Amino acid sequence: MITPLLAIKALTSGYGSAAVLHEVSLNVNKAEIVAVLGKNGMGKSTLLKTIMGFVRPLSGQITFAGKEVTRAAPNVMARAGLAHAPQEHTLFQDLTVEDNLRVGVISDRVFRQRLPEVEVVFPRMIERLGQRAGTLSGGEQKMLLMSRALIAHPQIMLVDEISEGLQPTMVHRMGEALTRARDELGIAVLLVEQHLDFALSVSDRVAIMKLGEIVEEGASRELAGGGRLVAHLAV
Ligand SMILES: Nc1ncnc2c1ncn2[C@@H]1O[C@H](COP(=O)(O)OP(=O)(O)OP(=O)(O)O)[C@@H](O)[C@H]1O
Repeated sequence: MITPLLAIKALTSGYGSAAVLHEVSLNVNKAEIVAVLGKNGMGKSTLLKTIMGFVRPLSGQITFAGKEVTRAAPNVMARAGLAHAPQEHTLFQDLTVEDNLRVGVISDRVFRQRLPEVEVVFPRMIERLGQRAGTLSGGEQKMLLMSRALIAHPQIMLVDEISEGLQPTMVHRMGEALTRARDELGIAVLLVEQHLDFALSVSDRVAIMKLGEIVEEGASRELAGGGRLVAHLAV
């Protein structure tokens, strides 16, 4: 049996004593893209924030690369090889693309070493190094958020609703970028999404989250086209 890169077991988490996630179990393997689909407020962002250490779990276990990391702080998780591309806009709008990327690395040498990895996934970002982040389009800003996660040289990226608010051509490009990260750099991706078609087209496996629980999980290829997923996500 393959040991998963990220293993989440019976994770219960929330804010204060109020649980938002209830006994969530989910694995992500090396170089695999897993999508968690759910409507607004179902707990998707809370899942990523709990894995990354921003929200403390109430119970359950998180293992990464064979080590238990359940209550590790975000900086420890980042050093271990996890990178988070959050839904919130956390770019420095007045800084250039290059300076936003430099925030993610410890030295000029490491920046130069890792820039080619960003280029593999987002060649457009390299053309825009001198541009102020605030003047990029919405889609380009999301590319920069993901590039900042990539320059940390992660083993896994936790990606929060990257397709939100983007035009179909940009959504398609994001999908291509994620699969390049997987296929050419060997990076695993755990993405949370509301966009069913995008999630199915880009992921190897998909899980449906409803009110903080995983209610369905399977290979994206097998679940695509079935009406069950649509029913789960219906308003
Ligand atoms: N900092 C917080 N304090 C208290 N409750 C919170 C906090 N952040 C989120 N919640 C609550 O947790 C629940 C799940 O929110 P979460 O952001 O994880 O959902 P989501 O599935 O990512 O939805 P969305 O796509 O709308 O962000 C919601 O009821 C939300 O109000």
